[in-house]
Amino acid sequence: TQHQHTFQRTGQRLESCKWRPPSPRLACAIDEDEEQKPWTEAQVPNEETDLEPPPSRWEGPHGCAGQYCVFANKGFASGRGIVAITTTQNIQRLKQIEKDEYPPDEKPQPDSPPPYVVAAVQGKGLGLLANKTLHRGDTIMKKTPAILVHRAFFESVAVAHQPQDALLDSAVALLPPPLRKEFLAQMGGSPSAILATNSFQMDIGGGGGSGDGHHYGNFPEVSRLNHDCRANAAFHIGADLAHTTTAARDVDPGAELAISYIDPLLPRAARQQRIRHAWGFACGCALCGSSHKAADKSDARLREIARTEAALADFTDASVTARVLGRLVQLYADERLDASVAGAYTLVALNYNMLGDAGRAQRYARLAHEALVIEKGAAHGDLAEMAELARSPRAHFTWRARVRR
Ligand SMILES: C[S@@+](CC[C@H](N)C(=O)[O-])C[C@H]1O[C@@H](n2cnc3c(N)ncnc32)[C@H](O)[C@@H]1O
Repeated sequence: TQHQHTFQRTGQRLESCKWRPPSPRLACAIDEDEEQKPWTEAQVPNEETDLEPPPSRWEGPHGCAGQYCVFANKGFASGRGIVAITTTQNIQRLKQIEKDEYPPDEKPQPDSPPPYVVAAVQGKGLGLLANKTLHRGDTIMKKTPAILVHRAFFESVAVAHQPQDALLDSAVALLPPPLRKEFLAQMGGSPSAILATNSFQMDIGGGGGSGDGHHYGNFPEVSRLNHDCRANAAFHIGADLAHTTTAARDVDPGAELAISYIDPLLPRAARQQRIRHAWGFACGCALCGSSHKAADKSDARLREIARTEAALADFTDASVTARVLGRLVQLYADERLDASVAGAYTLVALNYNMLGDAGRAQRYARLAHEALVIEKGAAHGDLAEMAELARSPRAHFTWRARVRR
């Protein structure tokens, strides 16, 4: 892939491998030596045998800190591999997820060429640029995690730094070499800093609401996506652990692809404060860089969105009219919130139905359905409701609910 190039070119190699890890197995120099060797006759890849991935099998524990241990599965996701620092109970959950979500007779889809390239982006380091026209709903990438780290383990790093860092190093060392390189090429430096900058919170296998399923998931390819308060891509993590990024609006070739790291409905000052607090950078997106006047206008729209949505969620609020619903849709369009519109479309669809406008209820139920798939994935619980509303608005429990009052 594109961003392996940071490791493959001699001139760039040292730059991308600033971190000198304590574990000799992880040392950059070892991988670099391996890579510099030209193919000998015996090493020429054999398409027949090299395509066969190792079997998916969890191994470990390879070392523990308290109840959190390192486990590795070199064969996970057709040989991509995965490592986890977690409890044995969560390894059982991961095995169950694999059974439920990865049927052994299902052939993995061959990776299609990515619709992006990795390139330097002014003021943001590297980023992803579309290499072709993308349309709303197009998949940009779908990736399984390289590393899962139990949240309680990671959050206690500050308390006892060294054992945790050593365990993280040993976990990274157990990744298959290609994925390990992808992992170490991420922004950050050490594995713990890489995780802090580039992780997504995810819940594996439910955890019964106890928080025991809470993990940080790291997806090295996804980590190249920069933040934009008006993102053109949305993402979700499915029950199969995979992170999917989808185009939320049409994108021209050469345009940067970006997701929102934070709630884009927050006003500018709060968004910038969150970004600074959690990632330590000053947001350089177009909206944050816009004039005071433009930012004030945007904040006023966001306040109006919040007020309107509160009214729409209150079925006794008499201020809700068709005009108000039309205005809400316009506010989302003006704000370019294409990646965060599913909730609004759902509310608008339900409210048109409550006002007895079956046609518009159906139209927005379909739009809500489409947006839910983009933002939350094809298994989301609200999809059935929106499909039902689109099919037969008059049979839906919301039909004319505001008019009947
Ligand atoms: C998950 S990484 C994104 C990829 C990163 N640019 C790289 O070179 O690998 C997050 C980091 O990218 C940079 N970044 C992302 N979005 C940005 C933005 N809107 N403005 C400025 N810097 C940004 C920040 O340095 C941030 O800590």
